[in-house]
Amino acid sequence: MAGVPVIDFQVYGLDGATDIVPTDTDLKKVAVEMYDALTNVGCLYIKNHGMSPKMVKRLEAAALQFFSLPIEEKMKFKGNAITHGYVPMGVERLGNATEPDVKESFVYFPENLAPWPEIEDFKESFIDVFHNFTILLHRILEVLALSLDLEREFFKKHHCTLERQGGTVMRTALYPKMPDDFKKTDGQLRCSEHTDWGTVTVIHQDNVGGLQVKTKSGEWIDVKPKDGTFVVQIADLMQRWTSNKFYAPPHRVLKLPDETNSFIGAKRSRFSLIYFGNPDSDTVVQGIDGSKYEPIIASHYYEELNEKASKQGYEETFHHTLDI
Ligand SMILES: O=C(O)CCC(=O)C(=O)O
Ligand SMILES: [Fe+2]
Repeated sequence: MAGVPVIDFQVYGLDGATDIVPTDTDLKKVAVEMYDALTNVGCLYIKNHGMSPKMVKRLEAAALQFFSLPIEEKMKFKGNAITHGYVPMGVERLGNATEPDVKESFVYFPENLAPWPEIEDFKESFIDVFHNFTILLHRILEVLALSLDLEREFFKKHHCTLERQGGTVMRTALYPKMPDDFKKTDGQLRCSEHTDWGTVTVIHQDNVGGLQVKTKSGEWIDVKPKDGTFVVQIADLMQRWTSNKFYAPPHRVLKLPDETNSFIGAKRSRFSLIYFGNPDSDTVVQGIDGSKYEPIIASHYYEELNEKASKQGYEETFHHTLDI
């Protein structure tokens, strides 16, 4: 059975803010370890990722304070997955799902002009954590390129504008402990099966669990919480860019670990933080082996997907899978 390996990024130093610049030779050792995971499960844990646990905790505390507000308060900040703001429970459907997910989220778009909840540290934490995820994404992209024997900057040089208005977003998600009288509909999941759109997704999950990825052979495996790690997943555009060398795994949260199939009985709510790395909008994504896919400009790719999503109503389902 394929497993999800732990990859150590200590070679960059232990602090996201340090200026350690590892040599290509140092990074190639990490790249070799990563290659197998990226081509087979498309998913790995990363330790010594450089983000301070304190910074993540600060965001988690502020986000949980927001999620615990009355629904009328939260709805004042309503957005959707393609705009900044709050996405209430029972709205978002992903992949081929026919029923909306039992989760709620707050989505952050850099430089957005929407109002922010007046919760201490809320806005500052989103900005800080997003910045540190961006540093980490740049490191991951360097290693990814070297693992394919490409020049180190191959992907990274197309991810320069992430902290300005662009496609890269970050989401805090809450999978709340549901009341005993909650009535789930058939086919409803905590987070429906889907692949992500961008290049690389980085996830912080708390210690509750529930995330699963689907291997190439169609087997669902648990991506259990591991202290001090983030989960890294390949997303659709990176699969396309690497001419299907890297695998963008379908993933989901079927239910929380202690829950019945009706989402009753969870010991705790689950919190996760998801950073969706996307290339700069003018990037021409051309498969590295030159074949298989037509070159596509990143902004067109996102426009197509967003249009599809909004045509069907953001709440509606849409599907996007690559042929592998
Ligand atoms: O909550 C998670 O762990 C993953 C959620 C996810 O896959 C997504 O929001 O795209
Ligand atoms: Fe996802």
